[in-house]
Amino acid sequence: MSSLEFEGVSVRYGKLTAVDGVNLTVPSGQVVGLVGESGSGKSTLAKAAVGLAPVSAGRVLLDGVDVRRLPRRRPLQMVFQDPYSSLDPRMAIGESITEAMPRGTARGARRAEVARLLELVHLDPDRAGMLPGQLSGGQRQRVALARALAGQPEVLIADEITSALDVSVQGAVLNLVRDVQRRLALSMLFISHNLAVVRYVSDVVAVMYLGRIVEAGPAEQVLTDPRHPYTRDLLASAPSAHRSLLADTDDPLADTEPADPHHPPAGCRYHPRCPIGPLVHTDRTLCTEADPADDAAHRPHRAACHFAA
Ligand SMILES: Nc1ncnc2c1ncn2[C@@H]1O[C@H](COP(=O)(O)OP(=O)(O)OP(=O)(O)O)[C@@H](O)[C@H]1O
Repeated sequence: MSSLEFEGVSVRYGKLTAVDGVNLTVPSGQVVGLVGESGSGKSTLAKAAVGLAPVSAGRVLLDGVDVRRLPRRRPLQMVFQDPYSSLDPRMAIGESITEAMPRGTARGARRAEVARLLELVHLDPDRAGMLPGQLSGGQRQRVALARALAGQPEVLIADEITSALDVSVQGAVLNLVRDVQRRLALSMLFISHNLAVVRYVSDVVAVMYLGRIVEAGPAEQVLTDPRHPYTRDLLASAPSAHRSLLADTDDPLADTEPADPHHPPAGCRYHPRCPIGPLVHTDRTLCTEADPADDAAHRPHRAACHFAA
């Protein structure tokens, strides 16, 4: 078991700051769910951990060790939305899994290890010779998970792993990932825009907006008693059985201009869309001019808002 820590991590793509000074810890053996609208920087933060996005400031630490010092970053494994991004379509799935095993895995042990991993993700080991294209989407995602597990990870990063799948198999893949995480006591960063899915798997929930973590804390607290107005709007915008499909005026995020990451507003980044500033004080200069810091005193449930509930 290992903890993963983002310490003031920023990622810049030219003039765009996709991730801006993020502090976030994935405690050992726990699941941290990362939510936020499209473009908020969730995938980029995850990629920064595995070396697929350039870290321009800060550090990512695995048990206190800078991940840049780890050979191949094997203890950190990522599963993506589209399994094809980690599976070579021309390579038998057994070979793909073998390729991800730590160097030095004895030749004779590899076949048995492939069978063990396929069984772990509930696939018949007899399928090891098949190509990804011969499998269903859900089965391919299981293979991608087996390949990630072949690296014997301590931390698993799951980026929208069920969103491209048929609704009928999403639940099974989700249950499998949760089961494997518990059984192997993995630490997991779980990214999803689906709040119901995040609630189901997470111990901790972190909310991202325009490259920043605006709120983080124990999952139940964040999802039932949010402190940041953005989290409240995100929860109110989530599809729910209670909201009529016709009453889309109840969706606070749909009624405001989406944020433009190329031109983040001054002060609090959420102020142009925020409903609470005008309510709690007539003079909004605090929100329009001052960038709110995390209220560290409120840990473990922190929020970056001048008027956090
Ligand atoms: N390789 C890249 N080069 C340039 N800009 C990028 C790159 N990757 C991401 N971005 C930009 O960084 C910002 C954050 O993107 P990111 O994919 O991390 O967001 P996200 O929250 O994961 O959204 P989604 O759910 O849509 O994937 C976006 O404005 C995106 O256009």
